[in-house]
Amino acid sequence: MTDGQSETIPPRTVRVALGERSYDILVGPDLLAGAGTAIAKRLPGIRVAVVTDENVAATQLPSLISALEAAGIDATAVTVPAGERSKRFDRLQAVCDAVIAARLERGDAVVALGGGVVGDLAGFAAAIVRRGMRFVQVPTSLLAQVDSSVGGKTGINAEAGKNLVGAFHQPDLVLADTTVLDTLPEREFRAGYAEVAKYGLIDRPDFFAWLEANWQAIFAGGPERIEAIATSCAAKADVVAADERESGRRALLNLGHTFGHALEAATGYDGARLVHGEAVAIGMTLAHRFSAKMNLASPDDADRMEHHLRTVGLPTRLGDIPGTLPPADVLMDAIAQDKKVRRGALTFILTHGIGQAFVADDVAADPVRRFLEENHPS
Ligand SMILES: NC(=O)c1ccc[n+]([C@@H]2O[C@H](COP(=O)([O-])OP(=O)(O)OC[C@H]3O[C@@H](n4cnc5c(N)ncnc54)[C@H](O)[C@@H]3O)[C@@H](O)[C@H]2O)c1
Ligand SMILES: O=C(O)C(=O)C[C@@H](O)[C@H](O)[C@H](O)COP(=O)(O)O
Ligand SMILES: [Zn+2]
Repeated sequence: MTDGQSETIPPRTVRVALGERSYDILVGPDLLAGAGTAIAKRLPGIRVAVVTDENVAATQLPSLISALEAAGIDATAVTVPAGERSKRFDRLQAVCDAVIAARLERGDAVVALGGGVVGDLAGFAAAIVRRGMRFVQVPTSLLAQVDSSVGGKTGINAEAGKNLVGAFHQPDLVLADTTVLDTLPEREFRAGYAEVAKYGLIDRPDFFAWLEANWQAIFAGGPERIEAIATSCAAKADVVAADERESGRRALLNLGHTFGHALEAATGYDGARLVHGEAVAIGMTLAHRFSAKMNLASPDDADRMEHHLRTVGLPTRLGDIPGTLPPADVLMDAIAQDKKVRRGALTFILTHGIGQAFVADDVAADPVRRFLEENHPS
């Protein structure tokens, strides 16, 4: 603070380098107030539909609408119920119908204001209405700021599995306003932290060690929070720029997800029992334990990462999920629907240790089934 005026912290900019589809991710406090100007600068003359959920509509939507109006951008709001179960066909249809009813053109934009659910749903609508509209992500959960708003994966769930229907559709801009995280429930912040830790576990061991030392400051909202978000975005931007459509290295971002997605499907996408970040925390721990069991990594690394995730309050075991889990065979059915399956063979992201994840093609199903049976709570 100087002379009674509040200090303005300039946003950090992370570029996602994808040729003509390149875009910036802006990370910093109080970005919502300038969102209209930032959007108008990149997409002059557009009209928008702001897709959000009922929680975010109550806390953040009025600020965004005011900012858009101040920049002369005509905006229609579309609100869906909060939670994973909004990633389904009838909600997608409602969003598409609302965008069409507002007579938005192909050159206009869908703006996703919310967590990963809103981002994935609204992004898919932007990908398919008029065969592809402009798209802006305004992520409001930690998970969305560090992961789902970046990289262009959009989609909805099927009963048989997560994100089984979707499209790659990159945003034109990502505005990650770190101030909006002040209204995010603690459980959701923790869940998002699992995806932050993921980047360290994949290939940034120094970042993982930094997280072990700084997680409390990140949770408390100090400058370390912005640092963690910007580092996560930079890590994801690197991978996406190298392999936009997941023909190789991008699969590393799926660490913990083969198990995690199966658990989300097996619990009926019931957020009261399990949200995505929690499923990823359990899935990453299982991936480390399975790697140790296959003699690919030391069990000490699995102990270390599990200790950290438990310290921040995340679940790490199948038995941590409330209610009854279906048997291992049913979990294996969901795993068989994973999008990384090639000619029937399973692909897992396994590890040689902290920061040494790798893509393991052709993983035999039987050892995975036995491992799930051994770790099953019943
Ligand atoms: N496309 C990708 O690359 C990608 C990456 C990771 C995850 N995902 C997807 O993202 C989804 C999970 O995202 P999520 O964890 O953000 O869940 P979410 O979108 O359900 O948001 C979590 C909860 O927090 C609330 N919320 C969000 N921001 C808030 C705020 N600022 N204040 C108050 N409440 C707020 C929401 O209403 C919701 O209840 C999953 O569907 C997952 O599959 C996609
Ligand atoms: O961006 C990616 O690539 C990821 O894998 C990020 C994941 O955190 C995210 O949950 C993603 O939606 C999973 O993708 P999917 O292709 O397995 O559905
Ligand atoms: Zn994820």
